Amino acid sequence: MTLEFVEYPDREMLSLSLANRIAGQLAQHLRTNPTASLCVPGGTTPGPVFDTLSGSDLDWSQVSVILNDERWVDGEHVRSNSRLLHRHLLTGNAAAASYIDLYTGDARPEDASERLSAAIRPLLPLTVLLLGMGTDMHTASLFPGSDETALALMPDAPLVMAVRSVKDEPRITLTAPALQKAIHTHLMITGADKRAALERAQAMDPKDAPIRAFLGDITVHWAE
Ligand SMILES: O=C1O[C@H](COP(=O)(O)O)[C@@H](O)[C@H](O)[C@H]1O
Repeated sequence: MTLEFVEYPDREMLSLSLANRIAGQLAQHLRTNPTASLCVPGGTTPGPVFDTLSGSDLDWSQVSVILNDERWVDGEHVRSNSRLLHRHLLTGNAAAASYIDLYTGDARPEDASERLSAAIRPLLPLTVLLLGMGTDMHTASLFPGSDETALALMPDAPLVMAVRSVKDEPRITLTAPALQKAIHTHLMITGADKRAALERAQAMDPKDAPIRAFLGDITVHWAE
């Protein structure tokens, strides 16, 4: 188990380098496999990585893209992670990728989780997993201290679970069994607060610091 920490001089360098690394790993995988899968975070941080990645010259028609997690809102809603993806990743060359939308339009995320688990199973192990993290050490929609997170981190958890223990809208998230066995795992964080949070997380229980569950073989990309 190796945690590689890469520090960049600025966020632009981080975004360019990480996008190139992800594109290289997908392309290398496609040399010996017919398909590849890419699982990415939403939130405020990864947009610039997506902008570069979307222009990468690889056979996107063989790549399935999926989010780590989604807020249970329509795809045009300002809080939708899909909205970010459609604007920054699933455009240019990457528009040819297959996109598995975690927001199904069902009234409740619970109504969709079994169907989504079945749709995700053929994509495993994920070829490339990019994670984000909040300053509270949550990743995907696995939030510290909740019973839902404890369940989602169990080895026999369903691949996808509804999340209710958040103050805004309900969510849906991939769980540990879906996220933990990726071939390549990256974490992108920016700012001193998140770096300090990641350092704290390394000595904590994953239930209280969910990112800790994914700090096995991982490359952490950080810039101020
Ligand atoms: O709510 C979410 O937060 C995390 C971190 O987001 P950021 O805005 O601090 O970059 C993100 O990884 C996750 O996908 C998202 O739904």
